Amino acid sequence: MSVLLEAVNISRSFISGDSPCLALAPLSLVVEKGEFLVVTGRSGAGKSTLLHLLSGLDLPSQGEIFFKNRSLSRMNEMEIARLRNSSFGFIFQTPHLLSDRTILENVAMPFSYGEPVAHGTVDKRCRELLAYAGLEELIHRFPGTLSGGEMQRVVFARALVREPEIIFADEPTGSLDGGNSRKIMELLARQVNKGCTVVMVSHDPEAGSFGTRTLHLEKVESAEGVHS
Ligand SMILES: Nc1ncnc2c1ncn2[C@@H]1O[C@H](COP(=O)(O)OP(=O)(O)OP(=O)(O)O)[C@@H](O)[C@H]1O
Repeated sequence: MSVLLEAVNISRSFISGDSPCLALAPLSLVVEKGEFLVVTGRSGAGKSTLLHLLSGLDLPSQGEIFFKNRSLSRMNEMEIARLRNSSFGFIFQTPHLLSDRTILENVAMPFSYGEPVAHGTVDKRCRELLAYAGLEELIHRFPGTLSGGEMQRVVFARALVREPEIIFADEPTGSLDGGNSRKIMELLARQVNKGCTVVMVSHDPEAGSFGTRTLHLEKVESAEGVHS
């Protein structure tokens, strides 16, 4: 295995009112290629904060994050946007689909940015992924007509459409029932078997059982908060 992502002594503070709030206490972490890392911990422990830092959506107050040995904090905005679009896939608890676009168009959205790709290639890739997610019958429908489980499978397809090296998922099954939750987890696990890396925040022990490693965060009670 090779190191894909490395966080060196990162922490994140926010100013809340007059006082600083430590959302994530200092932490170092290595994610190997092909791992399925599950991040657990109580509400407020800093799980989403960590995911945002690792995926370049936010910058640490201290420390540094490297993706394939390149420091995220030394990249300019354009470089980081390009990296997020080409190498990272995102799945959040709330689907965030465009309501006036069809399912097929939503899945193709990541191709609107970055290097142009031929329309035929985009169309083929999106249809293949939607079929893979069991949604081939729904491609011309609009998001408002789909169930929560179907919408989350559309998000899964959109996250994979540019063949990311790593998928960041924040409570991807949080709003789903047992059956739909299992479908999403099986799709993610299949990607890991194909060599993709996943970092997932989850409260759900069943979802967590799909991981290959767990990182448990402890809620920060003081500036010296501890992670185990
Ligand atoms: N933008 C912000 N400004 C101030 N405080 C913040 C901000 N973002 C997060 N925090 C605080 O940092 C702490 C960690 O938040 P975070 O969302 O990472 O927790 P979490 O473990 O993901 O929680 P949950 O399981 O409830 O989603 C919380 O106390 C939160 O209130």
